[in-house]
Amino acid sequence: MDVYKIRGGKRLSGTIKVNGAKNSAVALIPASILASSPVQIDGLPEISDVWTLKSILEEIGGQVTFKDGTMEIDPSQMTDMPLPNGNVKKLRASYYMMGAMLGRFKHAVIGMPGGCFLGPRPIDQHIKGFEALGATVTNEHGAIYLRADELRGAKIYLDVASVGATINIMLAAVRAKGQTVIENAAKEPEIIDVATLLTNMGAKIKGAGTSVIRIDGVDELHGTRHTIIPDRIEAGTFMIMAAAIGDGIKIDNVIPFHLEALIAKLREMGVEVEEGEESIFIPRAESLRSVDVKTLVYPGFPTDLQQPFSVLMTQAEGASIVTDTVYSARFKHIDELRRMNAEGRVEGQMAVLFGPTPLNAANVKASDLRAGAALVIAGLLAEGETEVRDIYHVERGYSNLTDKLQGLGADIRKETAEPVPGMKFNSRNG
Ligand SMILES: CC(=O)N[C@H]1[C@@H](OP(=O)(O)OP(=O)(O)OC[C@H]2O[C@@H](n3ccc(=O)[nH]c3=O)[C@H](O)[C@@H]2O)O[C@H](CO)[C@@H](O)[C@@H]1O
Ligand SMILES: C=C(OP(=O)(O)O)C(=O)O
Repeated sequence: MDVYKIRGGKRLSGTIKVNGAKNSAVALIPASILASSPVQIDGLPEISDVWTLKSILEEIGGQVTFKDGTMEIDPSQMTDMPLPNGNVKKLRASYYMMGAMLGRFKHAVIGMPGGCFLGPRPIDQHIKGFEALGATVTNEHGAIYLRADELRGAKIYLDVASVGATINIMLAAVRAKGQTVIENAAKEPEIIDVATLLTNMGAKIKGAGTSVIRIDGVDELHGTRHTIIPDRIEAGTFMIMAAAIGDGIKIDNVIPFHLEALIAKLREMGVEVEEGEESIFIPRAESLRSVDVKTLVYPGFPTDLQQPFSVLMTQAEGASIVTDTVYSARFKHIDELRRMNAEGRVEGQMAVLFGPTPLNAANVKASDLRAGAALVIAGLLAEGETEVRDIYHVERGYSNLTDKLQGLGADIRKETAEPVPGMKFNSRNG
């Protein structure tokens, strides 16, 4: 079982480059199923979620190569092979196989998705959308069966502005007869990225990035070449790290506009943020003021940055409150931070943190992807050697993390550790 060993307490400086966005990648790859000829996607991150999706496409007959961030997918021989178990359980975004396969084959069997456990993560809005398009959807022994004689455009109001449901409905609706209107659609940049790929494949989509998306179905979609957007969550993680322990860090391959909420909060804390066209520079921050943060759907403060940001709160003067309105149980990292001397407590969907508190090295465990990222930042701050376990969560979303951080002068390495007696490792299905 791999772990990160981090010797913290050392200021970091230099330039760090952000990869393509995980949450785009995991939708763009399934979207290729809808094409009749090869699709090439450039700039993909080499993360485990991407490798898993490559295997899933191969399971259904796709010819896929992935090298140096470029994936070439020939979907012409794909079939509607059922996927009730196996790889689909390893990541959340396998739910996009539902929309994409329904769009192409009018039939799909997909096991319930995995991904980080952050509280209940139902997919009722995805199913409501598929049903509105004319599909019959049943849950049999933990696998979702979808079938339609024909998909017909429909008006679909989402009860929650769900990223996954918005993209999934879009994937099916591009091949439906007539017009689909998604109301209360999510507005995340990754949705625009997927709509751009689909449009270049021949789809007719208007309004992606706003709360009303209109899709006119077409009979066929063709291959294309697409470059993915930068990962705003990876960029945000590095910005938080720069504010916590940086001595001048430049983050390259960023769209600053995608990070407005984080930039505003960092400035409120007293951190200088210098925005370039495609980069952000954060000089050394001397003292931090406490702030309160509430996570919201885009363009609000992203829930995926809440956990890394809470580490910064331990370094700010006074009490900071972070409220996660998106997930009911995204605070498992707080207990681990407390092992490292952080002062704070969780009250329902809210955590209160007090600072500034020097963090101590400890053996800690990543309960999920961003909890792992938070613990890496905490490890970089703490004096002594921190060991972060269950890092397979982190590798779902961050590529070459140790190399990138070493490039800034961090003392971090990946090692294979012996299991600690009495310490239970999670299954890889998280
Ligand atoms: C692969 C991917 O892109 N993952 C991101 C995506 O997850 P994901 O697409 O799963 O997140 P959603 O936007 O769907 O979920 C947001 C909220 O809506 C609820 N909900 C969602 C769907 C549904 O049918 N019913 C329902 O009640 C969820 O439980 C959650 O409380 O957006 C989240 C919110 O920005 C991010 O944390 C994840 O990193
Ligand atoms: C929650 C996340 O991912 P997923 O939806 O893939 O579990 C995340 O990226 O922080």
